[in-house]
Amino acid sequence: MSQERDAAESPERGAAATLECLETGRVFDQPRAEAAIRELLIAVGENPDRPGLLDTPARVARAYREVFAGLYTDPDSVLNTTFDEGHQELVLVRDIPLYSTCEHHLVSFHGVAHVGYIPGSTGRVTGLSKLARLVDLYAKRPQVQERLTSQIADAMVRKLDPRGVIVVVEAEHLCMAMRGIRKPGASTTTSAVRGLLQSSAASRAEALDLILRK
Ligand SMILES: Nc1nc2c(ncn2[C@@H]2O[C@H](COP(=O)(O)OP(=O)(O)OP(=O)(O)O)[C@@H](O)[C@H]2O)c(=O)[nH]1
Ligand SMILES: [Zn+2]
Repeated sequence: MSQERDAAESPERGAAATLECLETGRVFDQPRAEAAIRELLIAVGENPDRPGLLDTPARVARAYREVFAGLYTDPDSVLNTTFDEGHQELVLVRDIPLYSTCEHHLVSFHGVAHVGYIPGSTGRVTGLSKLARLVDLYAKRPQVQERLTSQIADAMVRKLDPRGVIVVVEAEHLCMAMRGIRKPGASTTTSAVRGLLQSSAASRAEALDLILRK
């Protein structure tokens, strides 16, 4: 396990490590995050010095470090375990649980991802857990569902050189449920298809049939 992934998944050990955002080069700053949460509590009219809230800034900062752990890990390091299986048909992992954070409101959207690919001509496949790790990594960033979906698909294209990729994400956005338009239960489906699964209607229909079969 790489040090950066180790740190992101384990808040205790992460305290000693430097977590650097791959996009901005900025490091996770626990004191700054704590100060911001304390300031937010004051801004909403709360008293951050009352006993129930005393530990909240540090706790929330640690929680954000965990929720945004995907900012600090290179997605291309995830799909590095591959096997020569000579498998040339669809590989599909369905119903991968997903918790992400809407970048507009910083509240959760959650649901499932279905991730499938047709291996390249060598039939080289990746470990199944690595597909779930890839979903997790991109989910643990400030996101919009469309970008999350296509980022997963594009990382698979980059690393696996597959003949086709399909990613479908089904999620409920709490920003549409607990506030605003208040439509709990409304579900958003996004898809990203690449290669043969885009160009061949028959291949895509077969994959979608397997994905949507309950
Ligand atoms: N396309 C897309 N929109 C999203 C996603 N997550 C949240 N949104 C939307 O982002 C939009 C932000 O709209 P704004 O008008 O700037 O924000 P707002 O005033 O809080 O909007 P309401 O949620 O309608 O109250 C809202 O329509 C959200 O539903 C996402 O993953 N994809
Ligand atoms: Zn939102």
